[in-house]
Amino acid sequence: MTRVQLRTQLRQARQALSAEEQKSAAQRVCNHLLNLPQVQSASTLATYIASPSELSLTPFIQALWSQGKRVVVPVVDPQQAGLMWFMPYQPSTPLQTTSLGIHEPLLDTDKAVPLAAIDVMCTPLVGFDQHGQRMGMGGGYYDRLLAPWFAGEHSHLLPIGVAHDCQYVDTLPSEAWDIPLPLVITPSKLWQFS
Ligand SMILES: Nc1nc2c(c(=O)[nH]1)N(C=O)[C@@H](CNc1ccc(C(=O)N[C@@H](CCC(=O)O)C(=O)O)cc1)CN2
Ligand SMILES: Nc1ncnc2c1ncn2[C@@H]1O[C@H](COP(=O)(O)OP(=O)(O)OP(=O)(O)O)[C@@H](O)[C@H]1O
Repeated sequence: MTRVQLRTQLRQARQALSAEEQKSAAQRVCNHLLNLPQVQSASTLATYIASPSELSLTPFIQALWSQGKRVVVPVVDPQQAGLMWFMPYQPSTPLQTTSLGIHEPLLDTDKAVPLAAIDVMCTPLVGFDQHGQRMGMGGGYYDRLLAPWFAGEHSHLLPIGVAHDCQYVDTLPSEAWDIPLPLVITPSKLWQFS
């Protein structure tokens, strides 16, 4: 199966989940995340605003807000292809909807939060495998962003893949630029990769 076919198949598996399954998955992943020592000690956490079939981080984000932590979410740069920023996200933050149906805050690069200030980064994904390799929506945004981290910079940063159980496959076709994740959390399991 090609990368494109696999992406389509995994997205369909995710779309087949019922609203109830989505809700319980979001709650279980939220509980796993809140129990992680690295999350408990984090001050700034990058999350994402889920599209309808993605695993929702809403319960997690609300818990972080109530704990007074700083939450930031990705905003794609409309001018520079492949570049993504992280903007502060609060209950009052106005959102816009991109052409792909993703909700994001307005981009204001002066107020963007640098990678160096982010302690935990929850990444959306379409698929992940036994080695922690991830497949995203195909933009390469997280691969580009995490390349310096993989090379040893920002070693305080913990990237965490967040997914439904049905997004696991034994082996993903990997490309030279793919950055493997150290940890993936699904409703039923914490997957640790060394
Ligand atoms: N909820 C959520 N927010 C997110 C992501 C995500 O996966 N989920 N992203 C995760 O990265 C970033 C946005 N990802 C994007 C990925 C692809 C394209 C895009 O333009 N895709 C083209 C085709 C690309 C290709 O196939 O080569 C398109 O669909 O027309 C845009 C944004 C940031 N925010
Ligand atoms: N570090 C990088 N530098 C330059 N280009 C990159 C880098 N990483 C990925 N790309 C480009 O991004 C494109 C998409 O990559 P890929 O299909 O692996 O994205 P993805 O992991 O599914 O998406 P995302 O990371 O946004 O969730 C590829 O065509 C690749 O050339």
